[in-house]
Amino acid sequence: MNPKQLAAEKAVEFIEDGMVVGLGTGSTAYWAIHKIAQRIQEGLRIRAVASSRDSEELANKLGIPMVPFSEIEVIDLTIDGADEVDPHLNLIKGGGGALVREKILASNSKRFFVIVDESKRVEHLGQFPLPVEIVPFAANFTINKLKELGCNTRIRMSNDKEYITDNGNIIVDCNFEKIVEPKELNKQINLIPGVVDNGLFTRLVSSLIIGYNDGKVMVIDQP
Ligand SMILES: O=C(CO)[C@H](O)[C@H](O)COP(=O)(O)O
Repeated sequence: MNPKQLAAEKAVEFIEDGMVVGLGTGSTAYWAIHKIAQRIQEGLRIRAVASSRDSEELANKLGIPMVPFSEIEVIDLTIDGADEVDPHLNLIKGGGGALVREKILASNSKRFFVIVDESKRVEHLGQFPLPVEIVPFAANFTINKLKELGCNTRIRMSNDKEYITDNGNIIVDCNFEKIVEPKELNKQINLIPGVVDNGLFTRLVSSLIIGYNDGKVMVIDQP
């Protein structure tokens, strides 16, 4: 089994009958969604919400019962991947472009489980360019303000066009190389007019589940 699948399937073991489950986005979350569907076929009774149109589509295809956000107060457990994880369980997310919805789900979940393979663990965040979702209006002004924070910026493209998020916005990938104070940087970025949110997730993770190439899985709980 590949390490992403290992981590994903371990996380799904924590789902219990009656839960509202948040579905993440990406190639690791993909395995979690498949395993959840399998458990539903075996009798598990849950309802789910998704962090992207792609995950919602996959969940619908696999027969996972989806619930409108207006019908729930809180999410019991969200399972999602990450692009980088530091030793304090701070994350960079958004490689798949779903960071805004992912952060909304994570922030409104009783528990937030992050599933990764070992390649995602880093000493300091920032080698992976930080995705920042911004509104398209006067994007050059917003990008200039981002540059003032000390990063190189690149507008994310898809098939020679600007990548458009599920929320109708664009993504600027900001290369900081090394992020020393993720909590502070998260605040500074989100104070820039035009920024919707960024991919720094601080103090949100309940447990990190790591899949290894040798078949081992490790669960690290937030102390
Ligand atoms: O944040 C994300 C999507 O916006 C993903 O969780 C992140 O990019 C990790 O992806 P993968 O599981 O494919 O490695």
